[in-house]
Amino acid sequence: MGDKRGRLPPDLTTIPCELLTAEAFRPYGEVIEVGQGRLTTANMGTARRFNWIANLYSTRTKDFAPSIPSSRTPNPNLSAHPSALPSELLTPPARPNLTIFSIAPTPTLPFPMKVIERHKYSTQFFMPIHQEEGSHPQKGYLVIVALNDPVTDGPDWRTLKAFVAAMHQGINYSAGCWHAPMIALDHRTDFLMLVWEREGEQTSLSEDTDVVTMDHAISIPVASSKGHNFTGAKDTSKGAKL
Ligand SMILES: NC(=O)N[C@@H](O)C(=O)O
Repeated sequence: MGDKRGRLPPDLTTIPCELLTAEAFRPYGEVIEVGQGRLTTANMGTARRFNWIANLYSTRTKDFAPSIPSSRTPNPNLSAHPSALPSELLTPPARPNLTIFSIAPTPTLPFPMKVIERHKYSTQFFMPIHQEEGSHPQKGYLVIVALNDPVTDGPDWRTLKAFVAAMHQGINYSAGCWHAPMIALDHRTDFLMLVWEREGEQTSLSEDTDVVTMDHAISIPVASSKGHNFTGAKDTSKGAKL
């Protein structure tokens, strides 16, 4: 689809922002944090191991299979099965690209959201690994997501949601889930990022990125980090105890 303009409902000028929880994020993907997945022990009993937390997959691979066995298959609206893809998308197949994103803090709060993107054929995983000194650990980055509207094959603006993620939380966008480009809050923040991409003569890293530029900005109200709850939303998260 490439780049296109997104016509928003005229009255959609702001949305509430809430603290990220796995439950609230589930329609869009997974939250990676202690307490998610299936608990086992490891390291001779010295470690608690949380398994199968994120469904990692690309439909541009010959041996496509979601990483979480049986428990969750990708939403058919969000990712076409390889058998439905033109062969040129599978030759060469995409491969896992593990990268580091070092993101400068957004200069503007409330955040003026103007762009939303998706990776139709691959999940995209982000995990914060470092933030400059003095940051509030509960205020790491801003996550803004929307489901795909199968009728328009564009963002379903009725499902647009914004979250503040803490530094102990990672996220995994389902394939095709619309999301704002990653937004660091207050301080430069480094992330691990994993996505399936191709690199070569006939391909490019950004070939599986569709971008929608909105016809007006949506204001995302993230307050300063003076207090614990920066969003004015009730903190309903029951973070797992370490
Ligand atoms: N998701 C995000 O923040 N950006 C990436 O998709 C990218 O490669 O730009």
